[in-house]
Amino acid sequence: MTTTTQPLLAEIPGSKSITNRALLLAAAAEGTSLLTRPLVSEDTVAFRDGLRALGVAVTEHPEGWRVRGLGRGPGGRAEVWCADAGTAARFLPVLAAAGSGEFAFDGSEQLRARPLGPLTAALELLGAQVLTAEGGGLPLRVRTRGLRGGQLVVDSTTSSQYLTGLLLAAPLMERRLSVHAPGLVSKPYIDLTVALMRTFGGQVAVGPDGLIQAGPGGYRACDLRIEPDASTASYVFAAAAVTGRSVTVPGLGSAGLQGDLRFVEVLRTAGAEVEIGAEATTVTGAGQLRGGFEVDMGDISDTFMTLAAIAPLADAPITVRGIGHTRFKESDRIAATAQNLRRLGVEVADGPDWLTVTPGPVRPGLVRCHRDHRIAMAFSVLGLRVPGIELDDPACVGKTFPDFHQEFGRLFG
Ligand SMILES: O=C(O)C1=C[C@@H](OP(=O)(O)O)[C@@H](O)[C@H](O)C1
Ligand SMILES: C=C(OP(=O)(O)O)C(=O)O
Repeated sequence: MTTTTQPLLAEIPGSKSITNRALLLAAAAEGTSLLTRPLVSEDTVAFRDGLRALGVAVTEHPEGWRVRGLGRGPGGRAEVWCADAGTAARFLPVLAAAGSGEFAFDGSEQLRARPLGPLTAALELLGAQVLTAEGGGLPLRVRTRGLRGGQLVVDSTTSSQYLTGLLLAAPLMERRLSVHAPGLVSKPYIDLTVALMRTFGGQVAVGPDGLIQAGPGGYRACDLRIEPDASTASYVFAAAAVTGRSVTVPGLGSAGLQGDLRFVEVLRTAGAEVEIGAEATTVTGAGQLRGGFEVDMGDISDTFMTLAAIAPLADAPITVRGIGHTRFKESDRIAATAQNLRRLGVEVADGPDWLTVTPGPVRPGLVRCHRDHRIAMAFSVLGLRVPGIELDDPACVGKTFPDFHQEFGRLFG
């Protein structure tokens, strides 16, 4: 099935994780920053508008978003709507707490159900007053006169985002922050946080024992070009793997900052040909997807559904491990993936933090998205090979890739 034609060039929008970190860093910095090629999607618009509510001027221009930094935390009173964005709920309250005033945060039902406890406990230890809903999540109210810094232990078994939120705001605290994060999941996102803090002039050091020390000293404004989103790119790379086509994503390569590009290594294990250049990555599908392996995707868990959804097309079972924390995302992703595959006639076994997919015939059917953009995009890849797969909520892709269906149709339609 492998073709010798030119690779398809995929247009992948900017990274959500870089856009939202850069927005916050620029907001905290002294001076004006220009963010070029930001992701414009529900998650980043919620984050940008959250910053505006906190008093930060973010203006839109043809060349990107310009952010006038406060040079400190926000002040006064504000109400912030986080929509479905985990990053907004976990990063913005810390920025606010590093300022002075009273700030309220809320989000969708889906976001209200996601955990926040380790973050709010940390904010209280740092000197803020925090009021949460019963159960410890959103809605949340923060009353503050700044954060002290000092030593913290942050349970990071359900998400790395609490640690990122605390680190991003550390240069605004009175003293240096030293954090241990036992059980840390999604570690490449912490590497990303540290790299971007340094880009904006923030002081941060990572010890061999995992202790991270950051701040004080603030941030400096910076112009930054946002890379394409590596998690989003997983769908077009997987599509190449199962259609025998060749797909290149320009702007995404070994020079980049995102851990999720490692998904192409998993596709290589599954038999695809992979070329990672400094500034572009190409995946070319072989005739048959190869199974018969187990892979720990704990570090790159946003992409496990991309693999699980195409696994029925492999020649032997595929097991994904290390993904227990994905039960606390937009959906319980292990359950949602397993249920959908079973509805399509596929044999799946699953446990607390793993899932095994056994290849076999896939029948047409309706995929329940659970308002989870990644369920919608992952099963769209399977739909390239199995006619009659439909999504109950195609629009939920707007969280990170509003034009997903158009771009997927242009490339593979
Ligand atoms: O920090 C970030 O930008 C993210 C961290 C990861 O979350 P967890 O740390 O909750 O796994 C990832 O799944 C999410 O899409 C983005
Ligand atoms: C988990 C995700 O998002 P967040 O936690 O940022 O809401 C995601 O985009 O897959």
